[in-house]
Amino acid sequence: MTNKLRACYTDSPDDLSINYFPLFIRTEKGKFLALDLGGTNFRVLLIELSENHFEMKSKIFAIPQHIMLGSGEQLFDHIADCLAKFMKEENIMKERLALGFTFSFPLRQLGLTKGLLKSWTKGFNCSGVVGNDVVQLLRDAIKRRGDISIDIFAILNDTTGTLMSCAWKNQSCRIGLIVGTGSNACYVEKQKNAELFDEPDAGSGQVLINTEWGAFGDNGKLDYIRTQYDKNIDQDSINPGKQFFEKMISGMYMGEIVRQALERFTKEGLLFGGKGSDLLFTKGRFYTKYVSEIESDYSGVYTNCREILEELGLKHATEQDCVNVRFVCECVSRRAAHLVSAALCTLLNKMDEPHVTVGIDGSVYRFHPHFHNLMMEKISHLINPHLKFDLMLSEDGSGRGAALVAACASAKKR
Ligand SMILES: Nc1ncnc2c1ncn2[C@@H]1O[C@H](COP(=O)(O)OP(=O)(O)OP(=O)(O)O)[C@@H](O)[C@H]1O
Repeated sequence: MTNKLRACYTDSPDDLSINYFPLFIRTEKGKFLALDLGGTNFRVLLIELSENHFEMKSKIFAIPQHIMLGSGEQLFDHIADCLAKFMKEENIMKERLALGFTFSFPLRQLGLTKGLLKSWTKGFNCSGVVGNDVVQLLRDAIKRRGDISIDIFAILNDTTGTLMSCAWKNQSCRIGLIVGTGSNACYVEKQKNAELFDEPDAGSGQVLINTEWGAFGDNGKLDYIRTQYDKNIDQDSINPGKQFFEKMISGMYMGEIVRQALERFTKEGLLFGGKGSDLLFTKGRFYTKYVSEIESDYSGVYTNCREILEELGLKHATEQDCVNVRFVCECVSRRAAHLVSAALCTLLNKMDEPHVTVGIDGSVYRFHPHFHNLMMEKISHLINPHLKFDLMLSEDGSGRGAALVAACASAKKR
């Protein structure tokens, strides 16, 4: 595959420090490593590329809460430790491999292997990282160990990883979207439209823009649709005043929005005969996966719903309570799907390409039973009638995209 893209990172139209890197995606061969640090999962991947074919092994490691809120050094030591464990298990400790790093937090990208963290989001708040180059912090941690040698060839955001991963299979993929712990999207833009991008054209006439749309609304533009629940979520978060759009959509917050509504309706006597439970009134205790499970019940059947309510100490829930709980879940997930669709349509209409595939990753899109259909329906209403689109689940996640970019970058260096 020979598809040339230049990637351009900007987080606001008035940020003049736009940076880019050239990518040459083609069939490379050999073993490549990737790290994928999202908001919930941390994965280490080994990908073996051969002609038009790849094999992938991966392992998920936990990031304990005390590390998510500890020092940067602890976080990067933990990442290097997981990498070393994985390499030992795969018997590749002695090999010097190229690595791509998917790091899904807002970065000020200064090149393919240099990115300064702008701010933590999604529950992370490690000290001493904001303003620093996360690639260097990872290199330092690997050096401190001294038992593995890795060449970090690329750092990218999960939207870019998803786009690359999907584009490898489907050449019409032009948007990478995440609806997981957080939400964000990147898209391929004509270089002539990226007015702040003044580098010479590398041949494709295209740039990749990371929208960082999770922060949409931080300037007050979404205030007219933010509810009291959204405001409470924001106040209780580790980053108040930031990531308003993301907080209305993504998996880190959706369950808690539902829980707050249920708590309010219970206290107003409208649910459960006015009798709640300690768990229902505990912040964060209504998981986003419950929303998927409750909406997975067939219409008129409340098996999952009852099980979850019992788990929450609400055995006394009536049939009508189940109907109402499901309705609240539907309102919150439908709002999320519609907001994502509206943002996607803005991109699709702006791109004005006859047919665009959107590569999507993230557990909310992957597991919610109706999210895909809700999006298809809403986008079909909002998209300019002459344009066509499809939504493609990224089967292998954004990590594979990072490994592909590392493969291309290392080949280019050779
Ligand atoms: N079955 C489910 N249905 C809906 N949401 C879910 C489900 N299971 C987990 N989630 C939510 O998905 C989020 C995790 O998303 P994901 O697995 O995509 O992680 P991630 O890659 O770390 O996140 P991100 O891509 O935003 O960096 C969590 O907030 C969790 O609440």
